[in-house]
Amino acid sequence: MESPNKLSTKFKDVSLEELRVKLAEFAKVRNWEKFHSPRNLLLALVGEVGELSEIFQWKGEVERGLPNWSNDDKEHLGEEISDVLLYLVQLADACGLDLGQAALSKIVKNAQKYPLLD
Ligand SMILES: Nc1ccn([C@H]2C[C@H](O)[C@@H](COP(=O)(O)OP(=O)(O)OP(=O)(O)O)O2)c(=O)n1
Repeated sequence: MESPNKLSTKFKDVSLEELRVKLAEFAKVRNWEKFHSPRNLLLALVGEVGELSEIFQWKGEVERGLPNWSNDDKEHLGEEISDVLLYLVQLADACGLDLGQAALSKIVKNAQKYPLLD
């Protein structure tokens, strides 16, 4: 099926559960679980959203697909966007929430709220 945004971007098929397990192990072996309270993870997440925002700050509007960005800039973007995802996964885990299920349920709810008009 054609991507709705006409770009050919594809995601590697990594599950949220795989990320959750890897991150839980990463924190466990470093004895960092005591720092990973929901509040601390939320603050860390917001900090990373700030770092992600900085990449776009002052650039003006940018084209979808970022055709004019250097590989270095795209690599930096990949790192910061990943930091946001990784803290989000850890936050959901620390809250005892199934993030994948919650996101799928929310997409269904969104479709009901915003039905197709023809
Ligand atoms: N207590 C911690 C510290 C880090 N990380 C992980 C999640 C993020 O993916 C990444 C964040 O690491 P840094 O705080 O070093 O942030 P940056 O990678 O953005 O580095 P910098 O802020 O120097 O650009 O490491 C984590 O899970 N728990």
